[in-house]
Amino acid sequence: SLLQKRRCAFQVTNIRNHGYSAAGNVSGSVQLCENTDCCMAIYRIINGQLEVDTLACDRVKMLCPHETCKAQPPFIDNFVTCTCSTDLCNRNISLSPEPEQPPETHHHIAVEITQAVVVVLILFLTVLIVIAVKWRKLCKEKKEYLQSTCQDYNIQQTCSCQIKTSENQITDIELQGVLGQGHFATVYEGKQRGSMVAVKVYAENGKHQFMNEKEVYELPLMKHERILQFLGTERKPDDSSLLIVLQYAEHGSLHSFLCKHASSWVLTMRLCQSLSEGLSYLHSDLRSNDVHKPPVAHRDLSSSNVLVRTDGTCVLCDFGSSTILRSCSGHRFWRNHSTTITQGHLQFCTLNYMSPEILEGSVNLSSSSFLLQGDIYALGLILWEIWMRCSDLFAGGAVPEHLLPYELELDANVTLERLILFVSEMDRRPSIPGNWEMLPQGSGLKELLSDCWDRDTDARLSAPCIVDRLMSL
Ligand SMILES: Nc1ncnc2c1ncn2[C@@H]1O[C@H](COP(=O)(O)OP(=O)(O)OP(=O)(O)O)[C@@H](O)[C@H]1O
Repeated sequence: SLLQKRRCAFQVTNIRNHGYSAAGNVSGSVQLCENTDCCMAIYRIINGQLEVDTLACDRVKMLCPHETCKAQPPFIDNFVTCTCSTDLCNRNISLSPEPEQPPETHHHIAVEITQAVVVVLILFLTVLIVIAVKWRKLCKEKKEYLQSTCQDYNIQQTCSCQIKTSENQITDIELQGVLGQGHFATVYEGKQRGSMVAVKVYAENGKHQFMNEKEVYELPLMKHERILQFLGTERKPDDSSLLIVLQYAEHGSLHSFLCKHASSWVLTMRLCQSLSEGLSYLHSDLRSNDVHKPPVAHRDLSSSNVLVRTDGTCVLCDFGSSTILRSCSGHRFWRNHSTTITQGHLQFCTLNYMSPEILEGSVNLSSSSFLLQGDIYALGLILWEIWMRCSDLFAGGAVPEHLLPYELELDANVTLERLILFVSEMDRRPSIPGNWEMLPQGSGLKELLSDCWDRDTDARLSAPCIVDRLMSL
């Protein structure tokens, strides 16, 4: 049984470790272990040399994995310990020089990977910074370019933020009778908090017209006593159709007013003057502080698209076909779905008011002024319509019933072909009553009309000029 017991070297130098002698019988420098197969050794490193502190049977461990005594750092207070499982194995101790470390190659790979990641990160950040700098530069250049060459672009942006459409709750508006019916909308009379309003409800096919009209009404500085007042836009809750809420014009359209009323010279001139002022304002290019109202061409001016208020003045309405003339680098330009002149466009505008160049399709598309000149032609025809209902211009005779331009010559339902033949090819215009020659203002009226509807677009008057001429009349 003695042979079966583990033999360990025994040496105790430290008085505190004398308890190890109880771990088995000691005979000289050998101990036969009682309860363990493990020997243990405690060495001290003194001046780089290993010196025995304690050699004995292990008191704690029953089994130990290593056959020989191998000690590994970290060493605590220069004490080195080991356990081993063969006879007298604790006599020699070997030190592992380094703590267990990952193999060299692994370490290198790890370092290389870290370096690569750092390099990639630096590259990535550099690219990001370069892109950010370039982007900033590009944005700055673009902004400067737009500011220098296309002022309207900027203004449009700021203006659109400044303008806030007044919110109308359709539930607040009580819709009443129909005021008028156009190609794209039905206009209803409405009551909102006790006041009369007009509500223009767009048909399915009128979305473009709605957008266009809203854009024009929402332009800066569009509030003017000669332009129908815009009160807001809404969607009908039941069928979500688009609608615009407008000031109510008590006398309805100029067309229906002229059908019902013949007027004195003074009242007639009030209609003419206010109408021309409205167009002059619409055509104006205005800048006030940092807001800009570009010129707007109405493009569907007719006596049905002019309304009459109780004070006998006119306001312009129906901007569904209008074009906003923006300026860029000194050149006027327009972008509008309805700017192109097509048969479709002619179909929806009142044919009678179409200028010869528009009827022929011979407009100069490189210039935007033809759109304004087209309005002047139509204004001339409306002035003729108004004067044809002036009792003072027919003194001593009967005032003719209201007539649309060319109605007498070409019937009420004038066709495009007959109009082109009459207006364009024959260069004829509505006839001016012979008796006007005798009137003091007669020649002025005649001259004004022919300067509005001249075949040569450049010979036509501008709207402010018409206002001045009317004043002198
Ligand atoms: N604010 C208003 N107050 C009174 N009547 C109005 C008002 N707005 C429009 N109307 C009446 O409704 C008619 C049609 O209006 P408007 O011209 O705006 O509609 P539209 O569908 O755009 O017509 P168009 O076929 O000319 O494009 C006018 O001719 C006028 O008789």
